[in-house]
Amino acid sequence: MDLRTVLVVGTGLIGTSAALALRKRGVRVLLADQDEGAVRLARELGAGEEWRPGADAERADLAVIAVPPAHVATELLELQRVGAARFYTDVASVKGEPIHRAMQLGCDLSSYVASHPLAGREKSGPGAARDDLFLGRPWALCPTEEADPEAKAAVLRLIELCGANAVEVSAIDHDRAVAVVSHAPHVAASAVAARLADATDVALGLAGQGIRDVTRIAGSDPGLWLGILSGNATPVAEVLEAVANDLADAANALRALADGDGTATNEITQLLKRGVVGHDRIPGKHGGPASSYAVVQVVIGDRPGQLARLFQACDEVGVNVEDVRLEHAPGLPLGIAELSVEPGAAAALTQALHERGWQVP
Ligand SMILES: NC(=O)C1=CN([C@@H]2O[C@H](COP(=O)(O)OP(=O)(O)OC[C@H]3O[C@@H](n4cnc5c(N)ncnc54)[C@H](O)[C@@H]3O)[C@@H](O)[C@H]2O)C=CC1
Ligand SMILES: O=C(O)C(=O)Cc1ccc(O)cc1
Repeated sequence: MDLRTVLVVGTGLIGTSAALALRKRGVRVLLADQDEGAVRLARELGAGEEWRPGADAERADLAVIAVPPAHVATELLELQRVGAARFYTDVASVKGEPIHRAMQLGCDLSSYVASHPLAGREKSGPGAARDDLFLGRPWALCPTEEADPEAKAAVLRLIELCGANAVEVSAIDHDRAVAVVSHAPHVAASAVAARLADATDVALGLAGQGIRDVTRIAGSDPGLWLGILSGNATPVAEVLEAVANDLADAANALRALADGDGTATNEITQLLKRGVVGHDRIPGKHGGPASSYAVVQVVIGDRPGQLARLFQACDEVGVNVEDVRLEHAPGLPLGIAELSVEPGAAAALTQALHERGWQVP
């Protein structure tokens, strides 16, 4: 199905990212938001033109509703009332509640297929948008029985144009799944980050990459997340209860260890090992099987252009860098770049970088 014109309602992080990706593929994009400033910024970023309901005679092929979960159904109703598009989708992080609300409000369910890109950032608003945000990421779609196959085809085309991988799933399965892989982890990250609110300056000065990794998503907009968690409350509570049990068991075992009960190490080891198993099950890039890369560490000076030079060197040697992580040495004008590469390429890369004068510890 061809998408010539797409209307994006809600030009924040997700709406503007989708709009930028569509513009790159030559799709005409119309932009709307209750916040005029958000539309203006999205337009200035090249995400499309402002939607002028009534004045735009042309009906969009698809409307993408990218507003907080609690507002999806009312927006859908209003857009359908004015006949804004042939087909409709939303991108909210929960699916059961918006679909249920749309039914209650009497929305037309034949032209609507709910969806959810599993990609985002801890920043909100159009200024944080990226045209490559969805590249290689899963994008769930949850057609109801009433959905017109053409509506589903339109949403599949949107997902394809954004470079994401479509995953069809029922709304109930989706909500249970994202409780495990997104919503409960978000609350856990917030709980860990909350420990830092009154941590000493000494503790914060010793913060390394681990705490940054574990808490990155805790920097997200609390208002948006309250809406997401409220919309998926029971599944998220179930996962959090299981996590809380593991944490309580670990704390009890450590207390016992401190009191001289050496057998308590078993309990802790079991949790750490279960953690390794769970971590290794996370699929690799593009939804492929989990893959273990070798990590090559390179010392880089904190000067402009260093990373570009390093990537250039990798390119010359013909080694594909699968991932990169930067570790800054506190108080020093240098850092460590950790390059993840195929295990077979690590030794040759290390030697080639040495020969080119890089410090590879
Ligand atoms: N933040 C993330 O990483 C992800 C968010 N989502 C979902 O995408 C949706 C949008 O989230 P973000 O783009 O992150 O939020 P955002 O805060 O960056 O943007 C939301 C935009 O919606 C506008 N808005 C709110 N109510 C509106 C209404 N009734 N009509 C028109 N515009 C309205 C706001 O003015 C704002 O510009 C949410 O449903 C969220 O659950 C999905 C995947 C990832
Ligand atoms: O920041 C990240 O890495 C995320 O994974 C963000 C995210 C937030 C909400 C979603 O519904 C999906 C993805």
